[in-house]
Amino acid sequence: MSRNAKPVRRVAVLGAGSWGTTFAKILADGGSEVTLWARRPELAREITEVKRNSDYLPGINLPKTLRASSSLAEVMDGAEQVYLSIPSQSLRENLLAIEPHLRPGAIVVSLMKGVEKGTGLRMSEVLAQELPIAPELIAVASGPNLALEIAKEQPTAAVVSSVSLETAQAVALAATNRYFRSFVNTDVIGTEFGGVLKNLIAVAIGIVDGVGYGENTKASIITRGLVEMTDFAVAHGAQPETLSGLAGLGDLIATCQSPLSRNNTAGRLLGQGYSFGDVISKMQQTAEGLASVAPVLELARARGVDMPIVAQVSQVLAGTLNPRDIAPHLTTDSDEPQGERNIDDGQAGSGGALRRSLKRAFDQLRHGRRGPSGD
Ligand SMILES: NC(=O)C1=CN([C@@H]2O[C@H](COP(=O)(O)OP(=O)(O)OC[C@H]3O[C@@H](n4cnc5c(N)ncnc54)[C@H](O)[C@@H]3O)[C@@H](O)[C@H]2O)C=CC1
Ligand SMILES: O=C(CO)COP(=O)(O)O
Repeated sequence: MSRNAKPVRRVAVLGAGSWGTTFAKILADGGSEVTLWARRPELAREITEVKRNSDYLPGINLPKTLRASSSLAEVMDGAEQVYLSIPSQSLRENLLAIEPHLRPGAIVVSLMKGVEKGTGLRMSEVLAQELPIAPELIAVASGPNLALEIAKEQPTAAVVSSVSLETAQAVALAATNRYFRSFVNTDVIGTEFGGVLKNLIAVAIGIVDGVGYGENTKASIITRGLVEMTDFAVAHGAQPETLSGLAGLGDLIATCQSPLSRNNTAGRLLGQGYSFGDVISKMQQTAEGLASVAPVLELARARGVDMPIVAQVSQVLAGTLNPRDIAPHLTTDSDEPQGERNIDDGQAGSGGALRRSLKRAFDQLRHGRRGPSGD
């Protein structure tokens, strides 16, 4: 379908923080009729009447067509697509209130980048458990998507994933406009875990920034971090190429580089010597990585995946590792030289998976086999 032929959809976005509000703008600027759910009536009024969300997106003018309400019933009335952008740890309790208002056949899209503490479930898995809908109606969106940059309409891409390609395409069509392009894939596991795991590496990068280390240390951690991300995700059933796409490497670069990242900011405070408790009280927005460290390490242990950088982040959070000691060379008890695994050798394991995936990506680029709609 051509972009000019886009049907106007009625969509709901739940969560009027920085990402929910920005995604509501993306959808409204893409031609959808959007209503945003804000918990606080005064924020809903500000968005509807003044077209501003001064707490989360200062200085940004929101689309004239965007409306907000603190009533879930009002926001979800007739919504064909429902986007969720609240802290991951609060999803399950919120779904109880959301479910009665869900229109039959509606697509539900997670914009969140966390795993649930206690269960280790991805957000799409929590949706599948709590909502009476088919897996084909669940999608996730992820990518290098720092909210404030997108709210300023800086050109950006993301990937929408669903086990149903048709669902992913319907969401990607709605979530594409002149400054935002959504690609599609069907690797929900890889797309979701990419977003979760890059947060943990961004905390590590923040820590070394806070300590005062430079670019070599950060590049080493980013590169080894991508190996850990790929190892973990592939062990859980992801396609390795997803981790070298927008939802993996793309988001890793954006989040590790930017002071706008809350995960990066939380790490920097830890590196400067603040305790975990101090960091929590200083953070005014959601830093998902802090809550995801423990469940990710539990999942890694269960699958026998080695995640030395994430383990070091966990130790810094617990106060048992001096931030100055976080480094890729501490990832082994032995001084014996090891194979880098990801590019240089052919050892088994998902380091090999990353190597194969990069080779495949290069081959595809060389032979021009990448279509415009695949990530
Ligand atoms: N901000 C960003 O650049 C991006 C954020 N994300 C993801 O989007 C999700 C939401 O993050 P942000 O909007 O950035 O967070 P935020 O901290 O800016 O906003 C969170 C929103 O959730 C609401 N909220 C807080 N506790 C709640 C609860 N118990 N029940 C219902 N609502 C609650 C808050 O009132 C606020 O509206 C996270 O999973 C994050 O990883 C994904 C891509 C980009
Ligand atoms: O997910 C994000 C960018 O893609 C936002 O990162 P932070 O949650 O660290 O701000």
